[in-house]
Amino acid sequence: MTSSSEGEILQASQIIRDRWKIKQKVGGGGFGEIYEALDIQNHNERVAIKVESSKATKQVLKMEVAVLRRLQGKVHACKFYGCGRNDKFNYLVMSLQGKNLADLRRESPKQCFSVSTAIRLGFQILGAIREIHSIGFLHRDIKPSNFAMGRTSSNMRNVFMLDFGLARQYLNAKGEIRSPRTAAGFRGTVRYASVTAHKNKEMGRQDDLWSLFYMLVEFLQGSLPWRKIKDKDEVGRMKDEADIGKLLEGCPQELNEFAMHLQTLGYPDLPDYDMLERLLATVLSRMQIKMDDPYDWELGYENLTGRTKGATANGNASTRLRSHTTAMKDRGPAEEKNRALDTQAPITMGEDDDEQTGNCMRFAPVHHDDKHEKPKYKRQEFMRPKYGAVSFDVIDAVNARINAVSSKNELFENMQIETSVHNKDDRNSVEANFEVPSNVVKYTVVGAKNGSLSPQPAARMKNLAQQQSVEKTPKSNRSLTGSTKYTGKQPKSADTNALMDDEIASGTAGKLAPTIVSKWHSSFDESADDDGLAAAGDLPVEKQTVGKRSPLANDNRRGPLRALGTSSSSRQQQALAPSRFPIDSNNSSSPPSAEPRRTTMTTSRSGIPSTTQPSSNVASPSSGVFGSSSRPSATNTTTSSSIMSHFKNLVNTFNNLGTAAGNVRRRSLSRGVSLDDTRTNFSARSPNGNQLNSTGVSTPVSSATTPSSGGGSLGVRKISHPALTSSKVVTSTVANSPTSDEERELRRQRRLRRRSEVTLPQKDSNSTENIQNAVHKTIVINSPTLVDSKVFTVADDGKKAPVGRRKRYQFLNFSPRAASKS
Ligand SMILES: Nc1ncnc2c1ncn2[C@@H]1O[C@H](COP(=O)(O)OP(=O)(O)OP(=O)(O)O)[C@@H](O)[C@H]1O
Repeated sequence: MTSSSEGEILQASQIIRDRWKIKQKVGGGGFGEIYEALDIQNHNERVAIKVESSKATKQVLKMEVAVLRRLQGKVHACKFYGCGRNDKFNYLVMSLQGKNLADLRRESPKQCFSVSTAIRLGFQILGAIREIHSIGFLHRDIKPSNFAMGRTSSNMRNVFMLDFGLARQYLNAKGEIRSPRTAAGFRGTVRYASVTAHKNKEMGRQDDLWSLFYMLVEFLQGSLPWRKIKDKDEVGRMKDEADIGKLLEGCPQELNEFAMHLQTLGYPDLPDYDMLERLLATVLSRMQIKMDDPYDWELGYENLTGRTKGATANGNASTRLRSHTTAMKDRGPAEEKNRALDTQAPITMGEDDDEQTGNCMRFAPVHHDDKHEKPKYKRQEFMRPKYGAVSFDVIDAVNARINAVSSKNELFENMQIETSVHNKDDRNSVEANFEVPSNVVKYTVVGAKNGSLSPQPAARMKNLAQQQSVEKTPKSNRSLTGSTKYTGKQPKSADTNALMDDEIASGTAGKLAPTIVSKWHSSFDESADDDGLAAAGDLPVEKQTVGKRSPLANDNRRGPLRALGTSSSSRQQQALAPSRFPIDSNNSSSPPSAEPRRTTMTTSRSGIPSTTQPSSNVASPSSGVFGSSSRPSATNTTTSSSIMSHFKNLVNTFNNLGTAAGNVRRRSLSRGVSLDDTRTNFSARSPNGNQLNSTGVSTPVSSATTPSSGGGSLGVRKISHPALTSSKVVTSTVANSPTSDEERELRRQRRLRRRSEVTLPQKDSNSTENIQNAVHKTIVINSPTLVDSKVFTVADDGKKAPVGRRKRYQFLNFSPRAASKS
């Protein structure tokens, strides 16, 4: 254990998100630092916090979050408590475990475990590997220091798998094995990496098991023959040419079969986990080892000090001793000498991974002097997190959901959403308009340069906030990332981090997009599904059970509106703010020549009844905009965030409602929602309220028709009852609480100035004749280089014409390749 010191990301006593108080550093690897902390909101429960600097060019904690969340409920997974990020670091909070197996082995007088301990550990590790494989991921860095024993009396004999930074999905969204790449680059830790990894080939499930095999040999023998070899290729050669029989001298013979089975497996092959388990179980039964026998460390390793007297793996002490000699002929006397190599960081070479999953580059020290020094880790160009692609078809998906649900559910009987997407004549903008008829309250938010705000909206929002009922909902994993931008001049240089982020995220670095007003990422912890892991979200994985303190169920959840800073303490909002708007706090300049942007926001007086609320991501009045914010302030409105959260909320709502109705299949946002959705009935409608046919000819709006898949962009469903009895899908206006933290407040203000101006809420005067109190939402997204298809072009004379085919608007779709090019 090391204590915090300068240069470390966190310091003792530091409190994260008003909740986790740092105690001390307990680990650090190639990527992050691991701290023990106290959950001061939960009886000072001890937790582990893994942090990674936000300055790391490749950030992999997001992958860890994604995998850990999917592993929730599994026997060998830490509990996930939360995560987030700010301008300094990303963090993952999980249950605190005990010592890792590398440390436990080194504490052993002979740096090895008894057969009893080694095989039982192997049994558990095999189970852990099986678990991660079952959710469609490979670990790719199986090694002793990535497994820890539990810490509490109830789990101290359980092995926990750690560190998913190098994980990779091996299944696609259909649950099929992904095609192997011809060259994959090295992943893992040299000592335990499989020969496949050494050969830079695509790793499969068997490769994790090979690493387990090497671990077992090390556990039993005390070391591996290549433990001192620095050269990765040399180690690979040694492994390739290793005589397994010789390697396993003195070890249980069943391990030969274990290796033989692995040798039969190729990339796509399913390992016979049962058989491997049986082999290990056979060792235990043959040696009359019980699962609840004490582990070596529980005996103070006393069983090992006199191990020559005891039974050996195959019942022959002399063989056992010989095997040590054979396998460890270059083993030095000082056990600590192994330390550095044992925990060496995973390395990678020939990095060309274009996948988002765990393509971290970790470099092992090249020059070890085999002393006690810690390995030096060289951080390379770590990949930035991949933001999910956002489809503009989401807009239509919302309508689809409404239609689908409304046919089954009276809740939406009276609701209408009107959608339009078109490019402005400058082709720099895309507008999305929503109209929601109801008794909802409409807000009009108009972006402006100066960011001045009328006090009226704030007051109005406050009133509304007081009207909202408090509702708690389970959280959805869905997330949507989006950005809105000012039209106008392009920013110069690295004007803001936000800009940089968006450029990278959208894979358009080098081709400067218009100034970005803001970028909102739904939240670090919520975005796993969008983190290039969309396929995983649809994997036929085992049902995941989330612990009682899962963010799905507790206050840690970060729905978009929370991310907008409205649902919890202002501190929490602050912690998130830099994440959502990763703009250098020193940079307060507004985007140059930013032109006004119009956004009409909406909110609702009434919330969807709690029984029908599927997601905390839904913009509920309580958890959302007005909920806990006792002093909502329009000055804190982050328009673009609201817009995007609105999208997300809409879709989440309908996804979930649809699911609840047993009628609507959930679909991944990140994959976009197709206009082909047969559940959807759309009518195309011109801005004047007339319906558009497929050729764009305007006719009076009448009833639902088929969706427009080409240039059409207006979706209107005729409603019979204008009054919307319940709607929370339109509550996405943001009202952050003022905070006592002046600096953060100032930062927010600066951000705000760069974004939008909120004008006073006003009644919608543009309601259609069928719709009273309709709410008109307009979203302007400038993305000429990002939007590769247009729904409408608008000619100089103002006439709109449908053009092209509708495609995904990947305005935040991150391409690692593009990023690396950048
Ligand atoms: N939840 C936890 N509870 C207790 N200790 C932990 C926890 N997570 C990690 N650690 C400790 O921190 C060490 C490093 O953790 P981890 O492997 O996740 O970091 P890393 O930066 O990825 O390291 P490496 O690059 O060496 O794999 C672990 O070996 C373990 O000792």
